[in-house]
Amino acid sequence: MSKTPTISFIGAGNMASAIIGGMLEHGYEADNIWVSAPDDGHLQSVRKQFGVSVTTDNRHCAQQADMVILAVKPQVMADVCRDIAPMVQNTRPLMVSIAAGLTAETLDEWLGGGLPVARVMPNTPSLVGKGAAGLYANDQVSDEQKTMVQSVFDSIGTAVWVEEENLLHGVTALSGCGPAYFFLILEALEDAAKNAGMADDTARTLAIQTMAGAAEMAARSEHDPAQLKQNVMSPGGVTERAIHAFEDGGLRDLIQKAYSTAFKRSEEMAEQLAGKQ
Ligand SMILES: NC(=O)C1=CN([C@@H]2O[C@H](COP(=O)(O)OP(=O)(O)OC[C@H]3O[C@@H](n4cnc5c(N)ncnc54)[C@H](O)[C@@H]3O)[C@@H](O)[C@H]2O)C=CC1
Ligand SMILES: O=C(O)[C@@H]1CCC=N1
Repeated sequence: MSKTPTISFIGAGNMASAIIGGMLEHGYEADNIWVSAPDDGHLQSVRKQFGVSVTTDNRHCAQQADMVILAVKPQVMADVCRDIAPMVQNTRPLMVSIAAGLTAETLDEWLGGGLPVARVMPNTPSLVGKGAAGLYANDQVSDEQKTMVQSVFDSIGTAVWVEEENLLHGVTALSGCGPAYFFLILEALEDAAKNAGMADDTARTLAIQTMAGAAEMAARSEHDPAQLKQNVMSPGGVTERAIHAFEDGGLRDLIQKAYSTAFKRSEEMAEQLAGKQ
């Protein structure tokens, strides 16, 4: 296999764009990337933005590939897989699904059976090389194929293998969905500062830099987040009041509840979609 494998994406939306954008920034070449989707804004946008090869024919797209990344919504996955099944049963590329919930077994069944299937739960910061992804592979995936998929997701952030497929529900609820949680906090913090009279652009700049700085510091520090938090809280000072307001308002319980809800939804989608014939 060539050093840079040919990688085909089926689906050209938010997550496919984030992965492709990150890959091109980190050593992969547009010449080795194919994308298929209905002829809509998404497909034209990836063609213009990234210069990759595009087609509206999923089978043609899959035929080019050493690795096919299935990047459509879970609800259309069955139709997409059944359509490309005859093709991929012939060419036997590594099939990689990034869909929430859907199990490798269900995907393999839709693809005609016996194929190497990996699952990845990525996230949108892949676009800027700061992705966090959980990876799982079925027994048909070779070591070489594992290296191939890991290389892609290492190139756009951090990739971690999970031993058991069920653990991907937790990855989904943490890092798959997680960017949205932090964007919500950014929105709310910005709003609070603006409500107190701060200019819009100042509020955004300071909120984003603070989140990025805190994340970078947590990543580099020998201390855990609890200690880093404590270091900001001067006794009797300002931060302490805000942290008490968060604790008294039940923020921890709320985060636990949000996480559990996401986790359950991922499990529920796996069950519902496995039953889709
Ligand atoms: N958005 C996110 O942050 C994350 C999404 N995912 C997973 O990624 C997958 C895609 O999600 P998004 O990119 O957010 O969705 P999206 O709606 O932005 O993109 C879906 C793409 O699929 C295309 N499509 C629809 N029907 C098709 C068909 N029959 N053949 C080929 N392409 C078709 C659409 O035109 C669109 O380009 C989902 O399965 C989701 O669970 C996983 C992790 C994070
Ligand atoms: O919301 C979703 O279903 C997908 C999975 C993780 C992030 N987005």
